[in-house]
Amino acid sequence: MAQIIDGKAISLAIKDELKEKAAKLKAEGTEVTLAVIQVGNNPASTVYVRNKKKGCEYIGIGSLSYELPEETTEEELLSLIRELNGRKDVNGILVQLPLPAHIDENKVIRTINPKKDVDGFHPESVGALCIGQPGFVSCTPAGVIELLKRSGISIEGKECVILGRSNIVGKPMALLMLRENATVTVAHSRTANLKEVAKRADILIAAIGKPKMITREYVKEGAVVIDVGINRDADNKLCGDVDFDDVAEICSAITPVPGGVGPMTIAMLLNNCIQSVELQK
Ligand SMILES: Nc1nc(=O)c2c([nH]1)NC[C@@H]1CN(c3ccc(C(=O)N[C@@H](CCC(=O)O)C(=O)O)cc3)C=[N+]21
Repeated sequence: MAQIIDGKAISLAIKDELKEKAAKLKAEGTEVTLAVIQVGNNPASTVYVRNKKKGCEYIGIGSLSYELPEETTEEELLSLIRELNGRKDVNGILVQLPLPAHIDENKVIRTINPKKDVDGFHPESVGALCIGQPGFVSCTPAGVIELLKRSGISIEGKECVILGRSNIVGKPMALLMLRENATVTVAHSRTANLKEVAKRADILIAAIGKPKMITREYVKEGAVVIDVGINRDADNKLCGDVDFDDVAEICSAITPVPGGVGPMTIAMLLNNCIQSVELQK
């Protein structure tokens, strides 16, 4: 049976470390504050935003929340971001995605001051990651790296296959794996012979958004399988992109959903908030 990587426990250990860092900063007179903006009331977003605020409370940093109505105009949102960009008492700005269709996400992301871009979504943050310069790293891929390291799984020299090429997971995941000296393949919906490509992986990372699509036919025996998916199955239960029960029988280590990558995303967001103090000096 595979090792089950406990993202919940690992994220808790990280949050406890961050709690100490936050206390140290406070003792030096530095208060850290995250501003979270939600537009509309997508129920999933409401749950995530609540978890982010709870995380802030847990580690002892401040959070400001802005719950804007669905009809908020793009210009109203941009002007709130500009105001927060200029506030000395706000260190991080997070605009919960997805946004309503009448608002241009790219424009919103570009408006956030890169020094406050704790999501790591700004083109300047992504560019910095690409060329190895300091900046915020997208929380979910950063969480995957931290999960592997803290589970004693080495990355250097390994064949890593990433399934999915989104701007917030697949692409930054590839850059981070490269930074850790893995050999990286990014596969996607148009990849020919997807199963064969996936089977090359020592470390397989699924970020495709298709519930339980990854069965053992995609997995080499003994591989490490990281499931970034968050989907609902036919019974409306939370599930990943990986068919956990099927794959767990042949892989060496696997992350569950829930309790795997999800909690790490929040831990890395909080880490970015603490790191923002350094970047803003
Ligand atoms: N600007 C922005 N930044 C984000 O980081 C962002 C976003 N928008 N939009 C939505 C996605 C999704 N996301 C998750 C965070 C935590 C869990 C998480 O904690 N999941 C728990 C369970 C949560 C549950 O029960 O629903 C787990 O997997 O164990 C999941 C998903 C952040 N996102």
